[in-house]
Amino acid sequence: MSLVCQDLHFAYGGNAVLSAVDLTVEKGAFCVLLGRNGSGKTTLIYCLAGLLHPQRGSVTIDGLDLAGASRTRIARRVSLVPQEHADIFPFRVIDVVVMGRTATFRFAQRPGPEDYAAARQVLVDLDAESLAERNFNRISGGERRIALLARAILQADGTLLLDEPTNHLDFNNKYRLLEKIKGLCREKGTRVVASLHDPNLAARFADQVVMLSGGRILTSGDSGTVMTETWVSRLYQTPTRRVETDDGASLFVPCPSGEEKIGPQPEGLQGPRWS
Ligand SMILES: Nc1ncnc2c1ncn2[C@@H]1O[C@H](COP(=O)(O)OP(=O)(O)OP(=O)(O)O)[C@@H](O)[C@H]1O
Repeated sequence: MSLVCQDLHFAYGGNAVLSAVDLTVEKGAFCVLLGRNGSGKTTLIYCLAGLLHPQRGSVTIDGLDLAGASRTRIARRVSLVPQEHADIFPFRVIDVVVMGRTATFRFAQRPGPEDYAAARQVLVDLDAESLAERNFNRISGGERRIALLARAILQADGTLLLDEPTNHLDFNNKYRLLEKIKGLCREKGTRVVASLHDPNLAARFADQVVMLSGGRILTSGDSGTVMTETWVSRLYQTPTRRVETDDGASLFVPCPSGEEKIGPQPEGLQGPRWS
């Protein structure tokens, strides 16, 4: 059972943003998308969610071809936590979380006690039960990320698509959240595709890394193979050193004096539109 994206091409109007993207993510894998601003991470995530329709190529999730599948069928397989969200929920957090269930309800069906119990359990699992009765519009940006993650888990824990899930989270909570997400992969077999801006978080948590540059795959593979000084330097076009810590972890550190470490981008790739 896999998520398979084959030869995906996507353009906004005439502006090509993704080109020839191939990707396979198995159940239980944590796949991280890395890339500079504007490299196409969000666009790819929206194509994987069936919210944007590629002009060429296909996305299938556990055998379901997203082209032509109904929103309800897709919503049972895959849920998305977007990068940004508007203040549109004058509700308690528990009501926001339970909306995950209603994504697959029949017309006019309302959530019952068992749906609320399931929603509360997801909050408990994320150590966020204390948020349940709070007004969604009066909690912090980081707390909202947790609430929206809970809603996505309740909707479909088969495949989670997370666009910069660590946005708004403090130093410690980034690690806590990614530990929780990794736990979902290991314990429930959840498949996760997440975009991140920090290569150190990718190196620490990802099973699989996809580096996007100018809408194409620069390189992809097991985290241990891809997360090297050479690839990180090339991706961000910044000389980067890998430093080993005393406890055996490694950290990528930008070292702008070592120009010679940057390899060229492959032919045909463009950098981001700005920067
Ligand atoms: N709705 C849109 N219409 C036209 N162009 C768009 C639209 N959304 C994004 N783009 C362009 O598509 C390209 C890829 O954007 P995308 O948001 O997918 O990149 P990203 O890697 O997620 O960026 P970031 O890391 O800054 O969030 C950018 O050049 C962006 O300007």
